[in-house]
Amino acid sequence: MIDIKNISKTFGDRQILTSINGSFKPGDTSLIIGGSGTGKSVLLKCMIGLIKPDSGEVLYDGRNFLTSNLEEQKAIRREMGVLFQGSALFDSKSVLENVRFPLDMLTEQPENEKLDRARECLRRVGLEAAADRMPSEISGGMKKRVGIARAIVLNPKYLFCDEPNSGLDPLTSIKIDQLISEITNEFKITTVVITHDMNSMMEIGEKIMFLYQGKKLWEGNSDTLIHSDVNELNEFINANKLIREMEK
Ligand SMILES: Nc1ncnc2c1ncn2[C@@H]1O[C@H](COP(=O)(O)OP(=O)(O)OP(=O)(O)O)[C@@H](O)[C@H]1O
Repeated sequence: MIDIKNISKTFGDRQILTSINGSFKPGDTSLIIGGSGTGKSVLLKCMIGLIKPDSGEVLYDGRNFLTSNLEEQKAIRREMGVLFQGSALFDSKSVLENVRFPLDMLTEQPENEKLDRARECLRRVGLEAAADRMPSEISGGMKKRVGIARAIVLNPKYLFCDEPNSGLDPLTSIKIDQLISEITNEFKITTVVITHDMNSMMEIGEKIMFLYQGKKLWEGNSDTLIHSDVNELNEFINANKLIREMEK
């Protein structure tokens, strides 16, 4: 369970986030949606400790991440998996080496255990056969799968995905969403996904938070999304529907 309380952030004199509250449950894939520049990535970075908010709290199963000492913060970080935009794979490492990288960095496990675990995660994302290929030799969708395998290799309690569908065709996007949702459910991970993708909102939106100009204007799920009385949300959805129609 992750709770965020009154998260605010300014850059210079620009207020980017204003008093954001919310909670994210294990086994749920929670989405943060909103237009470009509205503060989604900044909020995610505040949650994982890449940006320090000006005020507010981030609680990981009750543990206050921002006021924890370095050791405690490290322990919480060790329980996070992150899928960055663009997958962020190491080009000079094979698929298998990319997946086992966090094990090399953060554990003292014996070689054979690391290899077994990395292979197990690759199998879970359906890519065992691609273990020895280089990132330049695989498709965008496969790269995302490798990124997901790497994000779960340390058995995270919390998984963060920043635009997991960016650059993918609609069919591959749906498959990646389904994979994230299945893994979240299977391992009871608390997953937070930033997305613009209308399909994702409708398919895996168990819980959706809508940000507008740095404020949380609405919270709900895919069933209530299209019946809200929040004008800004309706405009956002209509604009997305239009884009989807144009892409067909
Ligand atoms: N390190 C930073 N220094 C100054 N301004 C920043 C910094 N990071 C983000 N911003 C600003 O904060 C605002 C929100 O950015 P953010 O990346 O969170 O938007 P977003 O909702 O994720 O947008 P997108 O969907 O386009 O990725 C933007 O105006 C951005 O320029």
